[in-house]
Amino acid sequence: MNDASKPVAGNDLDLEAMLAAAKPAVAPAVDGQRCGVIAIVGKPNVGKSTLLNALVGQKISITSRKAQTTRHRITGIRTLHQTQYVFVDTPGFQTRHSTALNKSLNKTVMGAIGDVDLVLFVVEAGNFTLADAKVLSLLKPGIPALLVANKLDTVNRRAELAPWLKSMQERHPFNEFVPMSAKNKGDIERLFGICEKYLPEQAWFYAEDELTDRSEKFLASETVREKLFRFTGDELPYTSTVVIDKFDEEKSKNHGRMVRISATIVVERDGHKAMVIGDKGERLKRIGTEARQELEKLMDAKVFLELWVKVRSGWADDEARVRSFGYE
Ligand SMILES: Nc1nc2c(ncn2[C@@H]2O[C@H](COP(=O)(O)OP(=O)(O)OP(=O)(O)O)[C@@H](O)[C@H]2O)c(=O)[nH]1
Repeated sequence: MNDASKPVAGNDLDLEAMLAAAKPAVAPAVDGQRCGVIAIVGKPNVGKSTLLNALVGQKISITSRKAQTTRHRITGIRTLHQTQYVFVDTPGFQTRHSTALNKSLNKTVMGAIGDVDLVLFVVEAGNFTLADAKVLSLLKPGIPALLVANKLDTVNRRAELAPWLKSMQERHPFNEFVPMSAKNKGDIERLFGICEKYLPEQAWFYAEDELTDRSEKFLASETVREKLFRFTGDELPYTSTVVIDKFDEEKSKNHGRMVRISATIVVERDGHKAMVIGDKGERLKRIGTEARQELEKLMDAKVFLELWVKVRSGWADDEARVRSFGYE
């Protein structure tokens, strides 16, 4: 059980010593570029999107308290010194409902884990549930995996983490344990250092200043979706989605770059439509205003955003519709 190839963990494990041991790796040779793909996996709500955004240094993936906000495989890129880190974010592995939407989401998780250099398996520090176990069972043998024990800031009694880490070591041959908080800058820097040594020496895949391979159109739909969930709280089911109908760029004398976006919020029931629109259209207006302001910053352009709400009952159960909304 406790052979030498396994990470150091046990009852005598001192968390602070372990944190110190996980210091950034020695930088690679000056002439040697490194580049590799890192998958971030875990059940819904453990903090994958928060982690990705912190690693990339800019908001790429949307976050909210609602489980399964992330629906797409999102690539975030960060180039530091000689190393380029290409991150893929995956939707939380959904096991409770088995709709066409969930099947598509689960397929994305599988695709993301298959062909990567390193897996960050994210859990909440001190927790391990059946849902975590299901995601863990998807990890392919032979691909290095780090246990990211996130939300460390919420753990009051850190000493109790040692036996938990030991039990995690028995569940999977993790290469390293990284207890951390995705909201802590120092922890993020430390994580870069840890990841670096698992990436092969090879030429970068992307330009040094690229942050994502996602289009602005995609970022527009994600931004609207984030505001939608933020302003409807827990009332709106996660099956609601946003489709961009029009994305036109124009040059304007007064504003420089100008983008006209028309988007439809697709919900499943009339009651949800009323919820999104709100009293006298107030809520929809707020969603639109906040999304527009954020997109203007993100795209460095004047943005005109038009929002519609449509009811398409049962869309999440209909495979053809799921595909037509852009989920593979
Ligand atoms: N206290 C604390 N909260 C965190 C930390 N990381 C993430 N969170 C919070 O946890 C919640 C879920 O975070 P997300 O990043 O959306 O989680 P996710 O795993 O991407 O969720 P899905 O998209 O549903 O798969 C948010 O409210 C975050 O602010 C952390 O290190 N500490």
